[in-house]
Amino acid sequence: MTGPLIIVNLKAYAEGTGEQATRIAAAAREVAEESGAVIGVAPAYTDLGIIARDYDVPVYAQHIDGVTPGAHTGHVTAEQVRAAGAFGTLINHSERRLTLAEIEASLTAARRCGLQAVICTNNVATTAAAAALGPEYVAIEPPELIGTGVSVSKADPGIIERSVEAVRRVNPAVKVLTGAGISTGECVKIALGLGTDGVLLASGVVKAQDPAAALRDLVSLL
Ligand SMILES: O=C(CO)COP(=O)(O)O
Repeated sequence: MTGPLIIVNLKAYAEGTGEQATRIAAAAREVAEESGAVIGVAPAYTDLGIIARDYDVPVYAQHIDGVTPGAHTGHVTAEQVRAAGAFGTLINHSERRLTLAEIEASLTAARRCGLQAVICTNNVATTAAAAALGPEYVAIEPPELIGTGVSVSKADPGIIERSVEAVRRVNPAVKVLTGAGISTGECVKIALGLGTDGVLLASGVVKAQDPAAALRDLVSLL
């Protein structure tokens, strides 16, 4: 994949299964085709297989456990999401936080299965630690801005700059995403201008009346 990456995290917003995820996946595919942007979706596990099967978009799990297949009730393995068609996985989202040892174990599992790993972080120090582990991406999301509609690009551009700097210092091969409150093309443009490789967002698309229009706005200034 080339160019900036936009990942839409569907979290657990849907009350049921299927409908919302397929609508957003269809919009992601449509806007990606029109614009040439790379737009991935991170659906709930219950929707992952159907999205991967029926929609030509990169699909990310929202989390994987750092275990190998076996007696682990209530866990989800890298092997399972890979087999269901996932392309990658988020690890350590602020709403699904892990210890450093667990992050490393989940990353090892992702690597074992060829899943692209996006380690989410909440500040510059954890961004540097995550970069040291060498995932494909780290995604810095200040937790206090998540879901607020207040964009990290405008409210806290400094954390993006410092995170990009930290990653370049620790492991320049790692790419950087940012997120929290991202909802417009302007937010995306600012984030890219500060040195990131894309954005991770949720409510700006998931809660939009027209997800395709929201996605078109996001890619409008690329
Ligand atoms: O947590 C996020 C994406 O993973 C950001 O959520 P919002 O885009 O709703 O602020």
